[in-house]
Amino acid sequence: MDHSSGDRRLAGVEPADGPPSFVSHSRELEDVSFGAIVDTDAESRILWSTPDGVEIVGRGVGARFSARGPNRFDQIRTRTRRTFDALEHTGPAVARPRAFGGFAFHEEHVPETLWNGFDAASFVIPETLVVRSDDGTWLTTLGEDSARAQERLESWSQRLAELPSMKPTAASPGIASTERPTSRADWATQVETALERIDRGSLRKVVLAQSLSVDLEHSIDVPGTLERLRREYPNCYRFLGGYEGGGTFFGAPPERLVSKRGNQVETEALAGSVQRGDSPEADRAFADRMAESEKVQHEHELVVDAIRSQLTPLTRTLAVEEQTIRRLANIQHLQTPITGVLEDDRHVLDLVEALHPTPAVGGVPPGSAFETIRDAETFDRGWYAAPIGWFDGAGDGEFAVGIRSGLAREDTVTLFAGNGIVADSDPTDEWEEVQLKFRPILDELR
Ligand SMILES: C=C(O[C@H]1C=CC=C(C(=O)O)[C@@H]1O)C(=O)O
Repeated sequence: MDHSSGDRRLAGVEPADGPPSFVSHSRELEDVSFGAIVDTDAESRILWSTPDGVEIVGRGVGARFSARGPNRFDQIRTRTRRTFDALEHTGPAVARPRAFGGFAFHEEHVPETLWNGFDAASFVIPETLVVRSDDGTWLTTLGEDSARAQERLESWSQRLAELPSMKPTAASPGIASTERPTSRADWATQVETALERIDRGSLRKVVLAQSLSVDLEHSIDVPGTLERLRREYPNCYRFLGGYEGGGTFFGAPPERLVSKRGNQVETEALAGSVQRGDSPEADRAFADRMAESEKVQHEHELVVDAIRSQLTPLTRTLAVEEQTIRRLANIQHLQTPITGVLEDDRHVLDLVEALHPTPAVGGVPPGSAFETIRDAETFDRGWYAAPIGWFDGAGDGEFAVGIRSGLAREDTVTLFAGNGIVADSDPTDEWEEVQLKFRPILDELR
């Protein structure tokens, strides 16, 4: 069976003798409202923002790539490489064209019902891109030739100059009702199933997840929701990806899967959770209890070990740094930063493929964890807990883990959250932790 869904480019048909050639032009801008640029679901749109302050928005499709099946990483790598090789960029490196997108959690994912439009791998090189970083704010447009790229640059410059530089903050959509496909009783059964497998020795850890379907009173403004999330969760990633009138997947994940710049690699283990306290002392007491818990340390160490063993063959040096507490507005996590220097020239997708899924969202051993997830969970993970990010023509890029996320489709948002189950996990405690992880987005919908 041919699993590849192929490449698509709105602007033209790929010539028989190779990928179409592209030209991109860039121009520095005064500040613009990023929310206003992606304020439409009538066209493909992306938003990507990092904890260190880089913000990127994109509109339209210069080129699109999608793939399914076990070779999905390789297919995306090979096809985008051909397109990037045929792309001539006139402008500074900060404004270079990049491919944005992500992967489904499971390689055999089929984009249907809720996840219609979200393939097992799907990336877009946007036709129009705006990047804001320490190097200024830059507009980049793509065209089949220089004249077309320049024409787009002029028309977008004019459009952006006419937009208000601050978009008024959107009101919350309000919650009409919520529906849980996983009841407390279902959850207890799922956790017990995992615990039996752990007891028998076939499984050491599995992350089990739930979805929560939220019917809204009014239409959601996803960029506006992300803007409000930025205020509460400034040190998280923020992303949005939506395809022409379909659903929009968005979130504010605290977890970096991997970033690669030249031969430098940065990743982290983020696993183990506890609530925030209502005073600094209470906060510290919760964090201490988490850090001193053998169960949580075991859950966390399994993630560190898996990352170490996946990256060791690819790196010349790999440093596992000191464990810290990652404090977010409503939850605290154990975090271990991990940095490395690559042995050979690699594409960031090589690293994404090696790491996904870490046991922070999958489990140990991976085969048995996948089987448990399939047996136990009652919803389609789709792109939840999977790699989401960007890469450029040199193979540099950055990916977050698509957690603390939701899928907006018409007047419903489906939220996703999970928790690591190890020996000694208690179904009630695990349920409470999952509810904490729904909160960031849920609170912004109220
Ligand atoms: C799987 C999720 O969180 C992961 C990241 C941090 C802490 C986790 C935990 O304590 O289980 C999870 O591994 C989620 O937010 O849906």
